[in-house]
Amino acid sequence: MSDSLTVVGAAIVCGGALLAAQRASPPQLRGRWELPGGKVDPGETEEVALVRECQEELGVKIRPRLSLAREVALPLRPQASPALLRVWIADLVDGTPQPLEHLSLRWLCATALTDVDWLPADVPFLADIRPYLDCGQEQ
Ligand SMILES: Nc1nc2c([nH]c(=O)n2[C@H]2C[C@H](O)[C@@H](COP(=O)(O)OP(=O)(O)OP(=O)(O)O)O2)c(=O)[nH]1
Repeated sequence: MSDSLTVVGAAIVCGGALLAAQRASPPQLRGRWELPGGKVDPGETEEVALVRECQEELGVKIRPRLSLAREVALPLRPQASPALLRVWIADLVDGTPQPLEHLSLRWLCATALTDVDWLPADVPFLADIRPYLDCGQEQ
C-alpha cells in the first residue's frame, strides 16, 4: 500500500468560469486561494473524495468529469507523508456554492484567472484549466 497522501481539488467550471475558494486556515495559508477539495481518505476514490469535500465545504453536489494529467508535490511538513495535489474538472450538478468553510468564493473567467493569490501548488494547473473556460465576464 502506498503511504503517499493525495489531495484532490475540484476545478468547478460553470458558465465558462472557475470557482476559486479563499482559505480560512491554517493561519499561514489564510487568505490564499485554492480549489475546493481536500485529502482523499483511506479507501476512498478521488471522485468520492471530491464529491464529499464539495458537499462539506460548499453545500453543493458536483460531478467530477475528468482528471488532469498533472501531479504537483505539496510542501511537506516535517515527518509528514509525501503528498500530491491532483485536480479534476468538475460540473456543478445541484445547488449554489456557499463559503461554509472558506472566507469567500469567486467565479473567475479566463482573463481573471491569475487575479487571486493562489496557493503555489495550484498555479501550474491554471494553464490546464484555462481551455475549459470562456473569456466572458467575471461573475
Ligand atoms: N483543498 C485544497 N488543498 C490544497 C490545494 N492546494 C494546496 O496546496 N492545498 C494544500 C493545503 C493543505 O495543506 C492541503 C489540503 O488540506 P485540507 O485542509 O484542504 O484537507 P482536508 O479538508 O481533508 O482537511 P482536514 O480533514 O485534514 O482538516 O493541501 C487546493 O487547491 N485545494
